[in-house]
Amino acid sequence: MVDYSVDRNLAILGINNPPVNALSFHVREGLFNGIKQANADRRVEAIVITGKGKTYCSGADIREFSIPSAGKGLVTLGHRIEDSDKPVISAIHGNALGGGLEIALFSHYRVANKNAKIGFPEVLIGLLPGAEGTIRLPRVTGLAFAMDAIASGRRFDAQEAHKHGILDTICDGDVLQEAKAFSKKIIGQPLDQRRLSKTHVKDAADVDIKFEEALAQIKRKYRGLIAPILCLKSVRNSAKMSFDEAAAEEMRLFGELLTSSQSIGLRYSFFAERSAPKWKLPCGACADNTTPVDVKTTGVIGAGTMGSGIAVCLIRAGIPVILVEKNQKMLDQAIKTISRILTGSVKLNRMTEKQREHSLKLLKGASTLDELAGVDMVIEAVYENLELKREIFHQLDKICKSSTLLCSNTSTLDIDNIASATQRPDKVVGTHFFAPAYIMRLLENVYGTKTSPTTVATVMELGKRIGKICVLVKTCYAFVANRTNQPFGAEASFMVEEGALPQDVDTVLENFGMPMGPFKVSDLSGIDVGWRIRQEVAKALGLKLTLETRYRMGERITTLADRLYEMGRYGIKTGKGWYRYEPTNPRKPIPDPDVAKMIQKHCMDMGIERRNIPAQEVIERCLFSAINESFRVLEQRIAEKPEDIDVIWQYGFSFPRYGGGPMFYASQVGLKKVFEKICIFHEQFPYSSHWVPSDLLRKLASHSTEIPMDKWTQFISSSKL
Ligand SMILES: CC(C)(COP(=O)(O)OP(=O)(O)OC[C@H]1O[C@@H](n2cnc3c(N)ncnc32)[C@H](O)[C@@H]1OP(=O)(O)O)[C@@H](O)C(=O)NCCC(=O)NCCSC(=O)C[C@@H](O)CCCCCCCCCCCCC(=O)O
Ligand SMILES: NC(=O)c1ccc[n+]([C@@H]2O[C@H](COP(=O)([O-])OP(=O)(O)OC[C@H]3O[C@@H](n4cnc5c(N)ncnc54)[C@H](O)[C@@H]3O)[C@@H](O)[C@H]2O)c1
Repeated sequence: MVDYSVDRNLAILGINNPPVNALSFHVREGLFNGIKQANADRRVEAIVITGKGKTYCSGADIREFSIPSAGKGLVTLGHRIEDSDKPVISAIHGNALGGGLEIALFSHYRVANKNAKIGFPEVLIGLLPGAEGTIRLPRVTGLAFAMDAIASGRRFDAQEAHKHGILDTICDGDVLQEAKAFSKKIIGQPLDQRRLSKTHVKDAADVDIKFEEALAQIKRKYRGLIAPILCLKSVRNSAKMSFDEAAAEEMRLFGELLTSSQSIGLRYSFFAERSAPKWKLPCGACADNTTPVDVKTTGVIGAGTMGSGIAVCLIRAGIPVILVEKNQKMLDQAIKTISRILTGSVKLNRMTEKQREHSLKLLKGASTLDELAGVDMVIEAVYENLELKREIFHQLDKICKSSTLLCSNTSTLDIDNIASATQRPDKVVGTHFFAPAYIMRLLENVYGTKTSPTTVATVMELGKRIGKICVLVKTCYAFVANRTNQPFGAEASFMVEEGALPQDVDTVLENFGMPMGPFKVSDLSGIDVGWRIRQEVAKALGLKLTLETRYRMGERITTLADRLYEMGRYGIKTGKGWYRYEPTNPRKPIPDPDVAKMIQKHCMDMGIERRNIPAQEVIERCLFSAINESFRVLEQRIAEKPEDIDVIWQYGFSFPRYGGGPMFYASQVGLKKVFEKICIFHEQFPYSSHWVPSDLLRKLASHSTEIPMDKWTQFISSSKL
């Protein structure tokens, strides 16, 4: 875990704990013993701590945080480093993050390669740098930088670290050689001023002003999060208390955060996000044993909302796109839109003007599918119409070279059905982007019965290349995202019918942590869009739609949204929807008494008695209905693991990261309680099939002890449902 070697007068302690040199128990032990050994070794005049592999050290081992007080040894190790009689130099060539940066700050000197990345990302997992990071950094950089760096968790480069005094020197080449050269200058120098615990915060006098400024900013930026606030408080302590008092208080705050539900949720999310790309198919093929094919050129069909957004994602990543659109006006419009989006990226410093120009050169408009003969992958994004998509896939199968992968951006339709229109069902797959595709990070890849592992590997790899978080799911109506979200939205609307107002439901869910309630989302995406989908479904089923009904095919429905449509209230685009919008501030939703009147009249006409709906009921009905559907998705193996569903909710619907996602939320509430409540709602609302309790949930809840989340999937395979 730590390689000890001596090179002339230097002891080299090389942290060797792949993949990221986390400070697990044996690393801490190795460093502690290494410092001791080097101090006892008469040949050694200075000690260099370095990292093997790509990383210097990525910080504490996050998995160890579930072991009580496991991190404590890091502070003891740090003190051993600082107290060393021989100078300790941290030689940083890659990431020095969290506890890794703390090790560097316990060291007397720090040298780095110019490509090193440095930071305190603890706040991103709901913690603070608890091994004296909040007390030491301000002593080096001053308060303003320390407050910003620690409370934001941002990574910064070696140049910035050098500018703020964190690094003593930076180099172009081999950092170990630099450390060796550097050691010659400092061997024999007194160490006391290099021990940060013996120094002071230089701008301590300004602490209250800086704290208040930073706090106001943090509260605006990270609404509802505790860790950024405690990070700031701990940095403030560094200037107001003695070193030892501030360090003791830091440890107390760290302990408070460690057991907070926010940190537990954020740590879960950290690993869930990393588990999502590790896909597996029922045949045994998986990410580790399948090689993707190289995608050099692509085609996108349909230059509407989604097609243009997908094209942006591809060209921005340097992948050429032929954008096929049957309507020349739409195509011209799309090319203008794409250019405008890229200009926006330049303004936000996300790309340079040169990169924008290069990206635009990769885009070519076309009007016929014939142009796609030679591309490696096609992503179809035409209207959500099965017959149209089947026809397009049938034609593509004839036009494209035999190796071309054919992908559909359908949000609901069966991939097997689309694939059956071709002679290459193994190369047909769903690539479900979310709107706006150039912003939303989720890519829900959907495999059909005949989709080959290579095809899956290729779309997962492409997603990663274009910066998406990819989750693989099996085909079914609406897949995982829209299928599990549907009951959430339906319950929100039912509660408005039963007594709440749209703004009441939105406020409760926003207080829960959703950035926007479902009615604001609906106004944003367009009430006409949902209306059109309902019309399509009705047409396909041969149904005649009416506003004066509460049931359709034995299912409870509400026609409130259709009434808004009839009133010409399509949402933000018409200045009126569930809310109203002033021309002076066209994106700010204002509750509208006209909507309240419409709802009341609707209820009167339909004989619905309105009542007060408590906040707890709003949360339970929206979330538990989504959770029940999620368990069904899991038991049908549509999703491979609960983490996949949670990642979908985080990146597709902005579920608060600290809340984990619906599955994690269920695990925290307790499956027994969730199941019991679902049974009660099922009795109360017998005409909503989303309340029929999932068999998997029933089984898990019937166990005398709570089954941990990582065992749920084992339970499915070992049980006969
Ligand atoms: C490092 C990265 C930037 C690398 O990114 P990359 O994309 O290359 O790779 P991946 O992200 O895919 O990661 C690869 C692999 O590694 C796993 N992993 C990464 N980092 C860690 C980690 N820190 N620990 C464990 N595992 C890690 C990752 O999960 C992948 O594996 P998998 O199997 O899932 O595929 C990037 O990974 C990254 O950003 N990592 C996180 C870096 C980070 O957050 N660092 C900070 C960690 S927290 C910390 O350091 C805390 C310290 O400040 C202080 C701790 C001690 C405090 C002591 C206080 C006393 C205790 C008081 C208790 C009081 C209560 C009481 O009284 O008892
Ligand atoms: N809009 C969303 O929020 C969203 C989100 C995820 C997925 N989707 C899915 O993406 C697909 C596209 O949705 P959209 O919102 O971008 O639709 P859209 O109406 O904005 O665009 C569809 C485009 O396809 C073009 N088109 C139709 N037939 C064509 C053909 N034969 N050849 C070439 N072009 C043709 C149309 O002219 C139109 O420009 C749908 O399957 C939809 O379900 C939409």
